[in-house]
Amino acid sequence: MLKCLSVAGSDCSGGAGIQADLKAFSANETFGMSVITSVVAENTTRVLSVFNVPVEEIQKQIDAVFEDIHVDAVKLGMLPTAEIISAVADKLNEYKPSIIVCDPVMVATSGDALSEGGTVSTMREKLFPIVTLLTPNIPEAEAISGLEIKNENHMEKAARIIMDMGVKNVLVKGGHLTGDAVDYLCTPEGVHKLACKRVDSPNTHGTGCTLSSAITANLAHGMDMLSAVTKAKNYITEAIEKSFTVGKGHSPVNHFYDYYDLKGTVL
Ligand SMILES: Nc1ncnc2c1ncn2[C@@H]1O[C@H](COP(=O)(O)OP(=O)(O)O)[C@@H](O)[C@H]1O
Ligand SMILES: Cc1ncc(COP(=O)(O)O)c(N)n1
Repeated sequence: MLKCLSVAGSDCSGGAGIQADLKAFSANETFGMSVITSVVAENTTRVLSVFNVPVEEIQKQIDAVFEDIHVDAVKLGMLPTAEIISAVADKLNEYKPSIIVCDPVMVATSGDALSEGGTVSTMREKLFPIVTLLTPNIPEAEAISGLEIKNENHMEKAARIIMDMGVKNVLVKGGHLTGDAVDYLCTPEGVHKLACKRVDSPNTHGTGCTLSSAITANLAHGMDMLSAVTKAKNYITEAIEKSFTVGKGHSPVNHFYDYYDLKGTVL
């Protein structure tokens, strides 16, 4: 069994963060493990509070996993402060996992901040040189590239700017635009446009977490970058399409759509 580790925040309502990552790892046939960076009191409508785990406890969780278990791939989610980003990067440099997918989480679907301001420069300095793939959404790609993104041309341009910052592969996700759900993948081989139909649904809580974890699992399985992202994009589209209502706001996606129908009933 391939093993994937998520280093991310906890979403008590189960739709995003560590909880989404573990479900996506399982659904994509890998064994999931978690290092919790922050305990977020959140639900489908809002973030009530953010309680960051002390850096030493994050470091100890990473040590606990790596000293005992071979990790095939790592996914990075919410790294809320420059200090946490730096500490996690140092540990990754120590243990050198061969695959690192980084979702540079800044804001929740509800619009609430999940990261202190001013973390982009630390991310750029410490994480960009070591990550295999960076998966910013539109506001994150704007913050990183400094470019305002209003359309697909801007997405592609932002992806190229971020590649020039030394990231090996970049996926700029277009969930926040209108029209088809279009993402741009930039690899050393070139730029790939990945388009799926936009599902008319409010149930998008945890889409970014789920997509990046599915990609991580696919890369752990040995897929090349384009195949791993394409398969994960199809997975997230179907998981949104087959989502069921969990709360009063943006419900989560259906990670296990082979097992639960649109009402959440076991098939
Ligand atoms: N309504 C939707 N229908 C289909 N795909 C979507 C929809 N909303 C987002 N996506 C896709 O979900 C993935 C996550 O994107 P996005 O929502 O932009 O990330 P984040 O959750 O980090 O804000 C992307 O592949 C995006 O194209
Ligand atoms: C703990 C935590 N991490 C990340 C997200 C972002 O979720 P999304 O995938 O919807 O951008 C979240 N809402 N909570």
